Amino acid sequence: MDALETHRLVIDIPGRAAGRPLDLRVSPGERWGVLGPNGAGKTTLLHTLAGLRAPRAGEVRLAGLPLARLGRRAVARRLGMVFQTSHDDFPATVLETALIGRHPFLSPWHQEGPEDLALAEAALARLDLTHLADRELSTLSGGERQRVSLATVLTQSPQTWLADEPTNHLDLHHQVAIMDLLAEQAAQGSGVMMCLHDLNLAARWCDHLLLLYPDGEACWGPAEVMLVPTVLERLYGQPLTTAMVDGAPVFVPRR
Ligand SMILES: Nc1ncnc2c1ncn2[C@@H]1O[C@H](COP(=O)(O)OP(=O)(O)OP(=O)(O)O)[C@@H](O)[C@H]1O
Repeated sequence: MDALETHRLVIDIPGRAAGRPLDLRVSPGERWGVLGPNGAGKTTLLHTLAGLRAPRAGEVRLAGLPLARLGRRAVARRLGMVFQTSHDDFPATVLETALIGRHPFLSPWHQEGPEDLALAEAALARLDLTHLADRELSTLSGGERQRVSLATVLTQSPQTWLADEPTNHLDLHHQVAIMDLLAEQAAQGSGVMMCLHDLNLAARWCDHLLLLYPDGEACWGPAEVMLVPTVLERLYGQPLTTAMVDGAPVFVPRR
């Protein structure tokens, strides 16, 4: 099983001090939440972890090897990324888009086969998208597009999931369904790291948290240690009221 590790990693945000280098290990089965205010560097971190952006310092390792040593194709077979904004400028249907998740596993010039199709169809069913399989992406609502992005990574079925605000655009029912899906992937042995703006989703579904501050400072650890109201208030510069509901803390912004 793959672990995603960073060694003295500094993400490259122009004009920002290095802050605290990140020494993280996202192990199989773990659900990490990345929290921080707008501009703190959450997306930059995820792109750096996926090898899409060079770090300023340090290194990212997957299954014990630096990303550069593994190569793009091997990384794509092991690591899936749910982007914050969908990159769907070319015309494609929902099913065709989900099938992109199989591309890292196909040899050059080979088309998808029945097994690939079955995986994509199962992912669409899991994301409540079967009825939209033949629809053009450009005709979908924001929440439907978000679910297509998740279905594409589910079709890819990576051992490491990076998800940038996976509940963006989703109604309450689908927010819970997506968090359950990510928890299920973790239970099956994937390592999951997701950026979230909703503290309450993080408190309920994440077992580890990384808090990123706009000056590059960071702290991380088990969720129960990190979910301290005064720490979260400092992170967001926002007073909070805290209550316990069903055994998990609930944070409400105070006016
Ligand atoms: N290519 C770039 N050149 C200059 N600044 C950049 C570049 N890319 C990102 N930044 C800046 O880096 C900072 C971190 O951006 P990032 O998107 O990682 O933040 P975030 O924590 O994901 O924010 P949000 O919660 O708003 O999605 C921002 O201030 C952003 O403007």
